Amino acid sequence: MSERSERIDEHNEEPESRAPFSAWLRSQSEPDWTAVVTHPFAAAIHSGTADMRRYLEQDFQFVDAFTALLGAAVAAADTFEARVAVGRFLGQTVADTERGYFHRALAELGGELTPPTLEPVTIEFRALMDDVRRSQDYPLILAVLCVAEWTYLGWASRTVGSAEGFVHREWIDLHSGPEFEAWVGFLRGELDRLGPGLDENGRARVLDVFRRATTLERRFFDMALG
Ligand SMILES: Cc1ncc(CN)c(N)n1
Repeated sequence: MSERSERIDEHNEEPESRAPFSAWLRSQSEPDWTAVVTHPFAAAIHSGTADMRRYLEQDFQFVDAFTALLGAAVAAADTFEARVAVGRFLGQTVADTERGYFHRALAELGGELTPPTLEPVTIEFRALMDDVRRSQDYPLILAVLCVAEWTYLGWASRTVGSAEGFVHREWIDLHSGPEFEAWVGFLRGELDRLGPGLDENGRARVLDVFRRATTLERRFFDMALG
């Protein structure tokens, strides 16, 4: 082992040879990752006590940019099967089940589909997604998609609480269960497939986006907590 690679390993700055790329990205995004998955706002969703109105109003604006990013993934993916997987999730889940949920939940809560003001974290998250979308760089697009979905699988799969009202319950159900697990598995698998082929600069760029998205997820829940 060269002096340089020893130094990198010691500081854990480069993917360990056997760790899947996605696992390495997540480990390098601590402590924010764990802060998202164990966030008090997520716990409040589980217990059915979270005030969902402002959160969902802002999140609907997040989902708008996220949907555009899914479209970019369809365009930028390097295989037909990947385009199909992303396109299916976009059409069947986001454009159908999730859209319906937002309309029903915001009507129930007296919220707006188009809120008059966007919170700073919503603006920053949309800007990151728009930048990555315009890059048309598939690994960077995957980094944001993977953070958004994997962190949500993380908190939603925790068995804490027993929310009953549909606004809380369906939001948890949308982000847990076998289908959502398979979707997150696909996103992780794509990063794991492509990571080893990236050079050092390419991996650093993916890690930078992955970390920024994780920090924004944490701040988004902070915002929701008020
Ligand atoms: C902020 C945020 N991050 C992730 C998700 C899950 N798609 C979401 N709805 N909102």
